[in-house]
Amino acid sequence: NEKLVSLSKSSSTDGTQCDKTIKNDVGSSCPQKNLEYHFSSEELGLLNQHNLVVNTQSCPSNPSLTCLSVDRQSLIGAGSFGLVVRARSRTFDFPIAIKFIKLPTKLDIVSFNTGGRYNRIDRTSLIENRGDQKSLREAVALRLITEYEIPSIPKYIAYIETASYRIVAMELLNGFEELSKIIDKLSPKQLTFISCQTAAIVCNLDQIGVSHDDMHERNILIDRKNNNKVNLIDFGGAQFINKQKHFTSTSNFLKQPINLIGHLKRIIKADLIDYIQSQEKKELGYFCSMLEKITTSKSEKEKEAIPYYYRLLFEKYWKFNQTNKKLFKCALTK
Ligand SMILES: Nc1ncnc2c1ncn2[C@@H]1O[C@H](COP(=O)(O)OP(=O)(O)OP(=O)(O)O)[C@@H](O)[C@H]1O
Repeated sequence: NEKLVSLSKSSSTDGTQCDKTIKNDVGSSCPQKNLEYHFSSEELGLLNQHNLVVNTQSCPSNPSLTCLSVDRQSLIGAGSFGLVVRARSRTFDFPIAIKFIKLPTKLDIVSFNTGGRYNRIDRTSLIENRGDQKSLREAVALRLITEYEIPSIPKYIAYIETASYRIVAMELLNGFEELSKIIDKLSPKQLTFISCQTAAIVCNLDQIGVSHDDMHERNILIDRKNNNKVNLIDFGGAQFINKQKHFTSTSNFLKQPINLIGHLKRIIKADLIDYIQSQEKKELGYFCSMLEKITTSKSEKEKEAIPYYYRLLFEKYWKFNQTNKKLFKCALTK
């Protein structure tokens, strides 16, 4: 059911683009065609070389060709840039998710006037080109995160470029639900724990200079059967921070997951979250540095150097500790 919702959501976006396409366009942006992910023998060979196995079927528009299966079993989600399907690996013993991003067809997109200038640029192709950058960004971020063994993010498996696709293979998060779909069913205590875990992941990423930059409830996945464990997905907008340089991004996570923060403001009394948000606006990364300070403080005296609101947050609501690998972790309070 969930899958169908995602699917219809993506088709409706595509439908809008389809209506807007101009006559000469090959029609690659129409819904049915867009859901058809055809594989050449070269592409099948590349997947095979990476020991990746996906379900295939004959293409609806031409049964002699091989297409990606997008049936209920295979399809996990459809984002604005492509499809995410279930897969398996012959080298990893855990299930795999593969994100396929379709590239624009090179010809028939841009036409020229007599002066040789661009006369018309297809809007869809521009959108899809951004998808191209997104997948490389995601692959780089996931690979870095996996190498540094940062938990609660899908493990990187492979990145493949073909003539028609950008393909990112990663660990499949089985049994997780998007926070956006369950947020209204959660108790204040559960929401506090979920936001605490989200903060820990953000600060773990901060330590290796990665900023997610697109944090919203659809990218925060929750395992309800496993103590509401949080995982973060979709690193297509990731930024790589050079801490020496002035960094002007919207990475302030306290600003980003709007609903989650909104809920938190109702749970956590007074203007605590407002204060922390305004501090973060003045000095990006201040929250994570205070988190570092509280978890490494050895004495009461050291803790006194931490501003009152942060101490209150860390002592009353978000209780952190550090693992032996110096990663932040939320304590599950009774
Ligand atoms: N590793 C994963 N394990 C399980 N489900 C996943 C995984 N990656 C993505 N998904 C599912 O697929 C959906 C689309 O993935 P994602 O958000 O990464 O794609 P996108 O094309 O970048 O989407 P967006 O429109 O949000 O930019 C997600 O909402 C999620 O439900």
